[in-house]
Amino acid sequence: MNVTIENLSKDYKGGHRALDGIDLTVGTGMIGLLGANGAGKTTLMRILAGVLRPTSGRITIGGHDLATSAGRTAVKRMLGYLPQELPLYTGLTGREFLDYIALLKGIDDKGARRRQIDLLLDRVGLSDQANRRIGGYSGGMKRRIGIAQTLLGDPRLIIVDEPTSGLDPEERMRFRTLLASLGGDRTVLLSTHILADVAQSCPQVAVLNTGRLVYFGSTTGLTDAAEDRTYLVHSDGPAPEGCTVVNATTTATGTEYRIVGDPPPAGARRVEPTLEDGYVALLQTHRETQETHR
Ligand SMILES: Nc1ncnc2c1ncn2[C@@H]1O[C@H](COP(=O)(O)OP(=O)(O)OP(=O)(O)O)[C@@H](O)[C@H]1O
Repeated sequence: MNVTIENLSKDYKGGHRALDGIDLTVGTGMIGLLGANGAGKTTLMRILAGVLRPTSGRITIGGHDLATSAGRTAVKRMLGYLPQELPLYTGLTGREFLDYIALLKGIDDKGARRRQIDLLLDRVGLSDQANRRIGGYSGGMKRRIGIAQTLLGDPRLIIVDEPTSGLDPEERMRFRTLLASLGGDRTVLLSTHILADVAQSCPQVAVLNTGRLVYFGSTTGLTDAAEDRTYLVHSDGPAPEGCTVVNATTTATGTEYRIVGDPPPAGARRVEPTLEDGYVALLQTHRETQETHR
């Protein structure tokens, strides 16, 4: 499923520009969407899901133009969207909730609904909880029933907005594995702040910075942006100047800083970069470029 975005911009009321001239084409597979708070990820996802209109630009999904009502209807049929805050009917059981959403999605045949719901409950590991009210589910179970409703109707394009925030590590891993198993011939767009989720399940990644697309390509390519620029340095005082601190660990004799920068400070030891290092290095470069253009 090809998603093509051309020169897309979004201005909210009051004139705030949340997206600024995005050009992006993605194909099948899992694509991570990264960016700081307020970078425009949710805005982009809501526009792709058809719940928000862009100010300008053109989007086609599987050849259907989102600017036309026929295009929006066609896209709705092939789309599964899990927003950041999915309204759940806590008084319904998991099964009743899925049945209700399946009806809304136009799956009219009762037997077909039941078969799909059984399969999905099994896939998200909630078969034995299906007849419990959602109000009694844990946070992780609520996310899983959320992804199950997203998958009703076997969508070709799946958009999930920060699905793992607030989940414990085991539940996060389970959710990530579930999402990764959806890839294949579908397009899965995953917005998250958790870089490890992207590193482990998304071969491609897009990065937004203040409404602009600053990277789209392989996830390993973004990691490599910090190659030969990532160091560990020990100090009993503040971090060395002129570099970006990715994290700091307290030791018995001071602090060990993980830094990205050039040239390395005295005594620094070069290490292999992670996606987090590449991401930090990329944003640092863009912020510096923005500063010099001010
Ligand atoms: N309804 C709105 N009205 C006005 N401004 C908005 C609205 N929704 C979002 N914005 C602004 O648009 C920008 C992009 O917001 P958006 O929620 O898309 O970012 P995000 O990358 O998803 O952030 P986060 O990671 O915090 O969820 C922000 O500056 C935000 O304050």
